[in-house]
Amino acid sequence: MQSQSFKPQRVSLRESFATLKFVPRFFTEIRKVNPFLFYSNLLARVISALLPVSMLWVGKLIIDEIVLQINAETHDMSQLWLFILLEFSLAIASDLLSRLTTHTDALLGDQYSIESSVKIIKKTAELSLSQLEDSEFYDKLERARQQTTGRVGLMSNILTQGQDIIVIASLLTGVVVFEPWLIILLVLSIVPTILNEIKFSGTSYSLARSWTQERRELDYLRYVGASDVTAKEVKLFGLSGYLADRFSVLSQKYYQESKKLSYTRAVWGSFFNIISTCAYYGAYVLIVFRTVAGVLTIGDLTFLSGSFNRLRNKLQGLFIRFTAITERSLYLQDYFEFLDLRLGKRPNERVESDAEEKLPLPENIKEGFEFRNVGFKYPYSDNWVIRNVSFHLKVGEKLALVGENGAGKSTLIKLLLQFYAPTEGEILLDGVPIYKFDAVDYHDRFGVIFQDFVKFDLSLRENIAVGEIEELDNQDRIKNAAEKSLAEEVINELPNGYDQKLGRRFKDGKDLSGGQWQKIAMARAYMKDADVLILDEPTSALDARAESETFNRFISLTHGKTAVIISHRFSTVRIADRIMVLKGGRVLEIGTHEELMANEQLYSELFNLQAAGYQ
Ligand SMILES: Nc1ncnc2c1ncn2[C@@H]1O[C@H](COP(=O)(O)OP(=O)(O)OP(=O)(O)O)[C@@H](O)[C@H]1O
Repeated sequence: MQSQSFKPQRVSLRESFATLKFVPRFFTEIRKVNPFLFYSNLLARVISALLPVSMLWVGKLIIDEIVLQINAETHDMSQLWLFILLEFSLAIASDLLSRLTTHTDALLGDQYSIESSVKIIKKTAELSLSQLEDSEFYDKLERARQQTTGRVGLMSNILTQGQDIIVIASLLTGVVVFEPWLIILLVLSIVPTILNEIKFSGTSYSLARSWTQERRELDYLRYVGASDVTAKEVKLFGLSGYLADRFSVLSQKYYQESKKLSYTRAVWGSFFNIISTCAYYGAYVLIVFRTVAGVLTIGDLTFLSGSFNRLRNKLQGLFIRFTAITERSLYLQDYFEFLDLRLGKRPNERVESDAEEKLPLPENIKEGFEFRNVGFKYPYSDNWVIRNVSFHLKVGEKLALVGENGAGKSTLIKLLLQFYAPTEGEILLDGVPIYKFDAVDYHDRFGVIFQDFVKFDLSLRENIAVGEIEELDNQDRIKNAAEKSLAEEVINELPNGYDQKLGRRFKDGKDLSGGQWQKIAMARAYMKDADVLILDEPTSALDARAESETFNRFISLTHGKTAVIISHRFSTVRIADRIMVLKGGRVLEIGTHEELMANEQLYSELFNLQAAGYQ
């Protein structure tokens, strides 16, 4: 379990300011989302900002007028009614504007979260597999993804900050006109808040940030401990106690850190607030004395004490919000840094220049693929998973890959698909290194079924159409693919046919057996008119008869197409044109079934072993 200390590191004030550098870009994005809403929001806020001082001023006029009327011999109420009507109108305007701001904030926030979530999904697709497998990158993605609400909050925080600065400027003007010395007390009353904020600025964010790894583990434990996918094994192995303990030990550590921080913050906060309140009442007493002495009117007294109180609150709010803004801007930094990630070079990874001009793919592949002395180490690993691999995959050839678990078969496929670049050697397509082709165009030529293909909790139709999603509405094509892969049999048994929701995540979803899922996955390969088909153990869950039927069909239906098939079943493998046997990442043998049998090495040994098992 975790042994490191979880002490948060402090984020300095300079660092806090530095995070604000992303704010202009943030607002440019928000404005672009909906310029009309954005400018309406700004206008509403500017007008709202001028209302507090106006209302206090009209309040002062009302009181002075009342005092005047009390002392007058004949009462003329017309002026008073006018002031009251004005105050009433200002109050209504203030309410309407504040509702308009909240409303436009919410709309802008929603639109912006949609936009930023879409950006994150698109960006994730652009990144290399090695980046996604790297925990540091993954954390960035996690933070960028999780903080959508934080970014929306940040938007209103910054806008409110701007609004409050206008309110403060207008109130200050009023106070300075009457009693400039009040400013000294005002400063005294807010200094404690500033000190408090400086003391704690950034700490809570850095606690959350330094805990990213642990929070990920907590999320994972919560998922493993309470999910339908894991329920069987958790029950059977009696894991729930272990998982719950592990969860609570880790979360208790976080809770303790957080509690300590929150306690210290509360104690210091109360202390500073007492000082601040003393300064406020000092000012109040002074205003009262000046009024009793006849220097100020009663209206002035209400205006000044009201202004002073608001100023203090607004100024305190300004500093507290500043901390919140800088904290949340750090999240913004995570988001923009994620969006700005480039296809990066990781240790051991030879990333061929992505800036280089890409070549168009040949219309028809002529010679096929060639692995030339290819070697590969996974990023952050010193082990050669593939070494000295050289072979030619000819056009129209069906090549089977055979080898024990961990021999490097799937890795070879990942290299062929440009998911990783070889650490040494090169892979050529018709004599051109494959990295010279644009990855998207290149992938377009492949139809691939991975060993761990995704079982989408979507409709059956979509589950097949993902092989060529542009053809989602092409029922003939989907049906044709399902017939070829024998998935049609599965579909006929489902109550809703092609519209059947699969998986158990959603209402009315139906789960399929492993073999049924594999038939659906195979249909994806038939959806696309790909040049090269790759099947990584696509039939491991099928029964022997279904497997043999699937493969015979595959061979005849894809006549003339290049294919690589990984399988542990030799009855399947022998149908291939050639078989390549991998051992410890190296090519041990390559040839036809007959050649390899005559070779009397690993292939013939394993073949005979399996054949004996079936007897
Ligand atoms: N993403 C990864 N990062 C680091 N090492 C990896 C990664 N994926 C696979 N490996 C390692 O590479 C080696 C080859 O794995 P690979 O998946 O290519 O084997 P395989 O022949 O397809 O095995 P199987 O028959 O079990 O599917 C294994 O030792 C594995 O631990």
